[in-house]
Amino acid sequence: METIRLELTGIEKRYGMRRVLRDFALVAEGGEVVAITGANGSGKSTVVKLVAGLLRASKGKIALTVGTVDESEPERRRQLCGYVSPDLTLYPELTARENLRFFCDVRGASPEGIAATLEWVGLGGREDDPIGQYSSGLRQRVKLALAALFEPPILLLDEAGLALDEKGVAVVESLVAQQKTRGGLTLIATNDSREAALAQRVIAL
Ligand SMILES: Nc1ncnc2c1ncn2[C@@H]1O[C@H](COP(=O)(O)OP(=O)(O)OP(=O)(O)O)[C@@H](O)[C@H]1O
Repeated sequence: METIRLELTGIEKRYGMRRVLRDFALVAEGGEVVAITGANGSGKSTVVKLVAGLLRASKGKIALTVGTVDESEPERRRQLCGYVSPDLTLYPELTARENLRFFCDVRGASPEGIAATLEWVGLGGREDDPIGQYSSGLRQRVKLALAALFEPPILLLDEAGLALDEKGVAVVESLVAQQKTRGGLTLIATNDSREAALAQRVIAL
């Protein structure tokens, strides 16, 4: 993968009168795994959504370079981030396979790896059930499959271990390991010490 550099400087985020982040800064490069920890409501998900281009900062700058290309525009960052989050909504009336196919279409990504990826996250045999009928842990695995399928330059894991059993947690661990090996960047927002332990660096909010 091309070299990746993400830099957040002087970030402030306000929701109305509530200021969540103040002068937040972060520099991270491809191959790195960085965890963002902090109490409930401290702003972990907010940082992830800012990086993903899903929210705009009230102040400050987010710069992303991939190779020699400036990819700082929020629309570009949205394309370049794989996002696993409780706030990511899948289509309950579609099957796992159909959800993945849909998101591949939206991204212009190849649907080629869908079957293998669903197998890899442990959804073999359930891929053609509507995900509205899934348990929460199975639904979480669909989100992991989606992130794995895109092989994104930046992998954003917000509470990625949510509802997962031991095997599911192992999937998260291999997802992070693969991302690292590919030279991609990983940001983990979590309060789970096991997930934070996957990172080389922890930023406490
Ligand atoms: N859309 C929104 N409108 C208003 N306030 C918001 C919005 N999104 C988040 N907040 C507030 O911003 C603060 C930080 O929220 P955020 O979800 O980033 O925290 P977090 O650290 O991820 O929390 P948790 O550990 O509970 O997931 C909270 O006080 C939350 O209520």
